Amino acid sequence: MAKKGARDIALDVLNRVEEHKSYSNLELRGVLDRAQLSAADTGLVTELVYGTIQRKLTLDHVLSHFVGNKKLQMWVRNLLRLSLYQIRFLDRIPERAAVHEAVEMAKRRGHQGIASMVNGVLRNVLRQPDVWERLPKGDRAAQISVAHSHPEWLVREWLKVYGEEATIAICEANNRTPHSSIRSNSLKTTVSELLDKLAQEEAVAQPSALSPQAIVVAGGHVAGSRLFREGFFTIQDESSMLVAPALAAKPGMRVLDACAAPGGKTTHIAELMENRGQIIASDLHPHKRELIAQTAKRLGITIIEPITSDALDLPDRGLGTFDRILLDAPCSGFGVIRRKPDLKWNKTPEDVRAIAQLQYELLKALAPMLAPEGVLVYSTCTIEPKENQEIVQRFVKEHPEFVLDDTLGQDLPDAVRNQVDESGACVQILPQHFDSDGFFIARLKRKG
Ligand SMILES: C[S@@+](CC[C@H](N)C(=O)[O-])C[C@H]1O[C@@H](n2cnc3c(N)ncnc32)[C@H](O)[C@@H]1O
Repeated sequence: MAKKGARDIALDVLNRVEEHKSYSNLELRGVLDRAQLSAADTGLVTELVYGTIQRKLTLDHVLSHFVGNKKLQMWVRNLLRLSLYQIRFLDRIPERAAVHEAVEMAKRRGHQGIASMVNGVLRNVLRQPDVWERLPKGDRAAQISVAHSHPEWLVREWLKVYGEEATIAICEANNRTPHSSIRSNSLKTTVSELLDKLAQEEAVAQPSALSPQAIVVAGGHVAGSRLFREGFFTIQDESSMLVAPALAAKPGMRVLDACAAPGGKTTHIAELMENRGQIIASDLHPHKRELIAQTAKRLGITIIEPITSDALDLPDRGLGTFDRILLDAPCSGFGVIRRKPDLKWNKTPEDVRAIAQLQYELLKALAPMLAPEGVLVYSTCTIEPKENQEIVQRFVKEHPEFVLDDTLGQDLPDAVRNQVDESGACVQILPQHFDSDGFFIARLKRKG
């Protein structure tokens, strides 16, 4: 059988995601591992899958002008979406090539009738380029939702909280391709040494404008590199790298990371503690324990003790008290839509309410485990106030032994300091601020 091309593979992934209601990153990883494509084709498949899912609502709106209410088979709709995505959003693919490929795929997977329909629809779109500017009737939320391909309920929420300009900026940032960044392992190297080493391996890398430990990498296969295997760095988003410094853990301290897997922040904390002290790294899922252990080993860290536990049960495990606690809570993930576009289509307002309830319960459960004068950092990768500011505000109201620590800015890089809110203890990074993940960090202190 002939080897499948990038577009065919991308269509397979889109179909599987829809059919199995699975996550595109997992489907993509599985398919790419098996397909053994060139680096260029791997990049193209990834871009086609994520891009088509990101822009689904815009693509469907344009399609609706040409197919109306006609019932299309799932794969045919996905083929049309994939092709429209290339036509509209991928400059490097000539429009005629996108149409030709689509027609050939329709013939291979279906029959001549479907191929003719696909050809007709795509050529009609090409003939009427102004169709992309036609917005739906309705209010601004409905229009922004379609123009920037985000669910209307989410756009309505953001309009209330952030206003129109910032909401559009959030949506636009979510639709951009994320860049990759790595965190230099301070136990083994420095940022400038690592930059030199990366240059020798022909990776295109530069220091981050956001975090002093971060390097932004544009080229080279860093995850498979010798430097990675030998523990010189961790792959992590720049916003995530702000959390461990915010905890201000010192060498020799006892630290609890209550939702630790896969270990990105736990290992960062250990590096900042110069691998001295103790970190209990707990997570709910047993299989993730090994993941944390392996990452720590690769980085040369010995102070992390991974355990499996529901964080709600940790107070009953006889672990004693801690100088620092990190609750990097499970969340809706609306700050990482760039990387996981399915999130915006799958999550509902009810999911947000349910996860906010869990987040509050987790924070409440961990509170007694913090030593007097201890510091607790609450963080999420979402931009939803119900999961962020509202949680910590309610928490300090109901726990008078805690205060918001108004010195958070001291432990954040210069670039982020002016984003700290008026309490001095919370920072909400939006994806457009630094073209990094949307992230929330709050620092609480237990009174003496
Ligand atoms: C945001 S992720 C943590 C990421 C991690 N801190 C890092 O930097 O690599 C949230 C984690 O919470 C875990 N989790 C979810 N519910 C939990 C619970 N009730 N108790 C403990 N862990 C939980 C999930 O398995 C997930 O690994």
